[in-house]
Amino acid sequence: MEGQEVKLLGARFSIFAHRVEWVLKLKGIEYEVVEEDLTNKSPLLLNYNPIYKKVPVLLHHGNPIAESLVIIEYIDDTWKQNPIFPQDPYERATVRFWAKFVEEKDALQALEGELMKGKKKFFGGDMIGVLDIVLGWITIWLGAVEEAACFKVLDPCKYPCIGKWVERFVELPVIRANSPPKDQLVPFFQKFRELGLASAAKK
Ligand SMILES: N[C@@H](CCC(=O)N[C@@H](CS)C(=O)NCC(=O)O)C(=O)O
Repeated sequence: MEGQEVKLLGARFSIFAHRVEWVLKLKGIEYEVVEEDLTNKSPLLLNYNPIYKKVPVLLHHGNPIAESLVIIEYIDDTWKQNPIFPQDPYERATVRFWAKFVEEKDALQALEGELMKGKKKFFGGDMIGVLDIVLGWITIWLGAVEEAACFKVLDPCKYPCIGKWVERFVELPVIRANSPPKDQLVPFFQKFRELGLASAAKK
């Protein structure tokens, strides 16, 4: 591993790893992905993320950084091109607040209000920012989960601004080129669901 500048321990369908990849791509940083089998975690992952034992982990000159939001902020601080955090400290704090909020809560209603209030194209303004990246999972992953589980959460009639945001987000070349196809995600989540149902039936 030594000597390689940027490596990403990731997993094919991990939204958290994809967030990091989107930011690396947006900034034009060269990197190598090391694919993890999460059913049989490698000594490398256990060694570099001994606390959570999860992907993603970014290795920069061999130094490990874990947790997608921490990694994204590190990347933004280290490579200044195409910033995804605002420069102003107050705006940075506000964006961090929202990023934490959407990580922890079902935030669709509040986010709809934010988009409507600012009449913004993206949460970051004309270009995507960290909040767009954090929310990116609802564009493809949520749709796949909805299809696999036969339910609907993101109703574009109820959340029209978010609906438009999703359309714009998935059209961005960097997102389109670096996201798993939905037709691969749906069977993945279907299998996940079947395993969950089977283990619940045994209890
Ligand atoms: N809070 C973490 C979440 C990372 C996470 O949940 N990663 C999943 C893959 S999507 C994982 O590695 N799961 C393995 C496990 O839970 O053992 C982040 O933002 O990076």
